[in-house]
Amino acid sequence: MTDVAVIMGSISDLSTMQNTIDVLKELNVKYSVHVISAHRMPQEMIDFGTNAENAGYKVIIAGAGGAAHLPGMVAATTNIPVIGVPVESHALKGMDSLLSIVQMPGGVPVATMAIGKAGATNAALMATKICALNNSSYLESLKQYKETMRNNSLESGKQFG
Ligand SMILES: Nc1c(C(=O)O)ncn1[C@@H]1O[C@H](COP(=O)(O)O)[C@@H](O)[C@H]1O
Repeated sequence: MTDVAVIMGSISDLSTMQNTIDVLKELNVKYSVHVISAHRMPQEMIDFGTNAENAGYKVIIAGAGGAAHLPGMVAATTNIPVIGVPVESHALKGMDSLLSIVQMPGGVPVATMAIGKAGATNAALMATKICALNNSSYLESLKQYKETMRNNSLESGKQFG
């Protein structure tokens, strides 16, 4: 059983979504990765969303760029929380992705992260925080992550005396 499903609209999103995967790995979260497109494979997208609960996922992280309908459309098919990652597009620098994901109609929420790699990182942390509500080892991983981040920040300033 995996707790977090990471989905992306295209394999070209992987350079962004790899940040999500890396953090989930670092936190020892059970995850799986899938390429699913609402536009290019609508039936598979609906099947994935409607089966997500049975598959045991607690959270879905969905990354997409441009006309980024994937997070919202998956959210429409499931009650599992969906975290959206706006992938930075070439044409509009991810503003298109951000607005497509964040401007959901009332009734169908998608928790939208920042554009690009920071958003992908935060999606993994947010998903882990949700799972950690019922998982003490994930909570421990999150505490460790915070401590490491703090130490790295402290260390980085030391060169200035
Ligand atoms: N936004 C979506 C969806 C969707 O929302 O269903 N499917 C693919 N895409 C996006 O199209 C961009 C270009 O994809 P290609 O590089 O494959 O042409 C990607 O950022 C992907 O997320």
